[in-house]
Amino acid sequence: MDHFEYRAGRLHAEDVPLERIAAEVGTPVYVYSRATLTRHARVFRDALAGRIAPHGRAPLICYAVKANGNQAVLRILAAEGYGADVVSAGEMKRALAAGIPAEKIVFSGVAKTDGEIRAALEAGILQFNVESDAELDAIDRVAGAMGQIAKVSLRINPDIDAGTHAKITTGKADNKFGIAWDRAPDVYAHASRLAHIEATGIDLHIGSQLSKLEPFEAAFTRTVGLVRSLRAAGHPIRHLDLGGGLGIPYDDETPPAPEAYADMVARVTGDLDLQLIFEPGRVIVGNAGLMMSRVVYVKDTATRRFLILDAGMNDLMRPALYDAYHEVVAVSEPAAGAPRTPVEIVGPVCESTDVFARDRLMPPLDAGDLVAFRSAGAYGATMSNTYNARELVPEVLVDGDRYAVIRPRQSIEDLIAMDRVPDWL
Ligand SMILES: Cc1ncc(COP(=O)(O)O)c(C=O)c1O
Ligand SMILES: N[C@@H](CCCC[NH3+])C(=O)O
Repeated sequence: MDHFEYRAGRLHAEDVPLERIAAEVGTPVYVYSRATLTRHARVFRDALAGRIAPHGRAPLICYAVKANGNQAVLRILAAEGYGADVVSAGEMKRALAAGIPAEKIVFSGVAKTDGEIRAALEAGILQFNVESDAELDAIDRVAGAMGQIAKVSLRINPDIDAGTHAKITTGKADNKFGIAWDRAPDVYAHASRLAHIEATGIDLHIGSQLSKLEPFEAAFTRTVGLVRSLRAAGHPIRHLDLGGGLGIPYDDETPPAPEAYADMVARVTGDLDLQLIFEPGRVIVGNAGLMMSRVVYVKDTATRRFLILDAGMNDLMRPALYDAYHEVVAVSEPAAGAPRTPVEIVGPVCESTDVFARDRLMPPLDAGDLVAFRSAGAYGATMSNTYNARELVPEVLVDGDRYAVIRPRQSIEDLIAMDRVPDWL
């Protein structure tokens, strides 16, 4: 459920008609609903707390900042008690700036540099999720030079097919992520001998936009077995980080509800006395946002009709990158029974992959009409860029009948000013 609905024939974000935002802020623009975001954050948190806390320690939810790292979004989640999963010093700075305490931050990613490790140790984060032997040694070395002990979890790769798009799966043996399953005991033993490392847990993340529970269950079951055997070998495992990945309905998929996910987690982790950590991104913020765009031209060719928008693949990359589906709706509600005809919805970017949808059945739309891409709150604005010297798309947060621009459109003049022409040119 979200808070984007038609009222009197006009699509609203909460109580604000989208046309108003288009007129005042311009298009393309991302629009988020505070009520939807808060609702999703609470549903996920309460589903876990209700099922897991009674059996063990309260879970920690570290929101994956990469899904949407706007300060306003992070502040809302910080107020709901969320921590952060970060994959760069930049994301860590974003999380800290939004008031997420360092002791609720986990640092994932395969290429943490010495500088990033140092910054995270200075900040005092909860743990590094370590993805390789070389990284473990680097963290030991940097922590040693700083006279500190670094807390780490080993990210293991359970070699489970997440059943999601090949480009967003992470838990198969041939993905770059994590430490190979059968090497985990040796690497853990190695970690426990390093002077500046305190190995406190195990971590995994098998992929994104999972629409079934089974791959999670298979991976978690394997990992719980590993936790038991590591404990039997004398390693005090205190954290189990189960990653993110729970999907949302974009098209006709029906991903499990957070309650069903939490039931499964409670069943699989059973009586293990440890703190569970979760790293959800999309399920928290995906349906809390849409991207609005205006039709610039309608172009008919011999074989098809193109709806050419003012938004391009640089503003919303998912369709071009993964053939991802986003529902596209007219901002003015089409008349009941309006004919729907197949169109190709494209952007202005000079790339043949700048296509949002092919053969999409759409109601009649003309130049100047507004359309909205639903479920664009996750991996939308964060993946946007300025290719073709396009202004960076702005973001707006709606709260009841008010709204605020939470990231202004970045002007081309600003971008030009960032370039430096050497004086020898
Ligand atoms: C390590 C890690 N944690 C969490 C996430 C968040 O995933 P999702 O947005 O699918 O919940 C990702 C992205 O897939 C990730 O790479
Ligand atoms: N960015 C992706 C998924 C990858 C998530 C990060 N590991 C998406 O839009 O669906």
